[in-house]
Amino acid sequence: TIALKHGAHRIGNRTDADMARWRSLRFGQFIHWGLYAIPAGEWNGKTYNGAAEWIRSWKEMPHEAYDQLYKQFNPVNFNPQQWAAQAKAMGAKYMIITTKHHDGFCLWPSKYSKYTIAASPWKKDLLGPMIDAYNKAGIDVHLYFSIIDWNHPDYRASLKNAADSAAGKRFQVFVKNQLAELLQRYPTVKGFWFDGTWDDSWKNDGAFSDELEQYLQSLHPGLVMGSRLRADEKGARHFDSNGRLMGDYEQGWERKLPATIADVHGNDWEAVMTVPENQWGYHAKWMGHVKTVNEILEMLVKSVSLNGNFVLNFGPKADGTYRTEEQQLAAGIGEWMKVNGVAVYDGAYAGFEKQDWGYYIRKAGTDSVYMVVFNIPVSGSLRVKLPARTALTGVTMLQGNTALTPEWVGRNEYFIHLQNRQTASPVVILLKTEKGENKDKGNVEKAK
Ligand SMILES: COc1ccc([C@H]2[C@H](O)[C@H](O)[C@H](C)N2C)cc1
Repeated sequence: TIALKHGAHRIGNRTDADMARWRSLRFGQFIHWGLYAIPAGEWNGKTYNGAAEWIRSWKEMPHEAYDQLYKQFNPVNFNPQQWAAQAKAMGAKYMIITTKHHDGFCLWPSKYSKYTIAASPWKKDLLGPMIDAYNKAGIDVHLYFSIIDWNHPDYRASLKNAADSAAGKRFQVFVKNQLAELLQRYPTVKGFWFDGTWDDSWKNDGAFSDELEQYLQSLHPGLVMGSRLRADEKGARHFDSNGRLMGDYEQGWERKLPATIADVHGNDWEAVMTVPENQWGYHAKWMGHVKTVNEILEMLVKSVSLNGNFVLNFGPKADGTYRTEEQQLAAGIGEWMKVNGVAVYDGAYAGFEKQDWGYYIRKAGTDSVYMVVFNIPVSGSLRVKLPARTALTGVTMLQGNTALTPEWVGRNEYFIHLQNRQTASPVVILLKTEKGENKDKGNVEKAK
């Protein structure tokens, strides 16, 4: 291995209570809200095909025009209690809010910037009421913070000369001040979700990102921060130059999921997902495929089955309301989570051989394993192959709390025969197992 001063400081996952809590929550809500919701992907009658929150970088959007939008930001229909109620009904256990996206506009009245909500017609802090409402609903809040800041005069993508380096230093002080300010104003937050850390100016100062992470931990012990914050002294990101994960969880799964457990290398990880193909901020015209409830449920269940968290993104409108598609999605997901969320929360990789019908999720630290069935075979028979020396002692269909009698095929293999092959949503079956050889305990029919 290469001697690194600013690489990973820990091998393996964090085992403290704050990280165990983050891991147990499994399902989060991302919220991208800011000035970009005003143009909503359109300008002068033209439609921007990129991600709505990137519209300032669109050639058809004059920077001066975008930079005046804050004078119109007035979310008169903002209702944080309603937002939190919607997230609670959906079954989300944590929420990540954009405090400041790449455009540099702050949703809180930061004393380190003039480009904040205080300068808008709304004037008032948006983060405080949101954090309070979500915490009251029993939902943890994490703060998204973009290092890239298109508005700040001292932001440099790269440091080409002494003047750039001086500006870069001033900018680092600004970042440190804003982050400390956020922790001081909102002491109940559980973590930071950093973004915009790919420019050379950041990548080439691994020492600063390392010191910053340690500084934030010292201000707020237990803070959970993913792998996007840091670079090591050789410019490696997410994984240091020895291939070791930096930060508390792998944060690279953006609009994509690992395929197998091998892809996660034993690390904690989190996937963040958009409802349309690629829109985080509010876009008036969603183009391309819009994911359905069952598609989202499959991504959530697959993530948990591979030891990860899954975060679904919402993009509120400029007035503070949600579009119909997102309201309906939240309600539909919540419908299923009400009955089946027990299979998601505290869920972990089961260690069973993957089958085509869907995913296994182990209730962490127990002998209870849930089957979440998405693909019922035409036979209606679900093959279950247990690990060696694991006996099956009980099978219960969650819906209706119905006991099922599996067919024992011999050794550690069973079939679970479903009577009803028609279902509009994923079917959840609870398997009770115990150590020991499988033998005919009379709880199964003999193979015909
Ligand atoms: C260059 O490709 C990018 C850069 C940044 C992103 C940002 C999105 O604006 C959103 O905030 C997402 C979480 N983040 C990775 C997405 C793709």
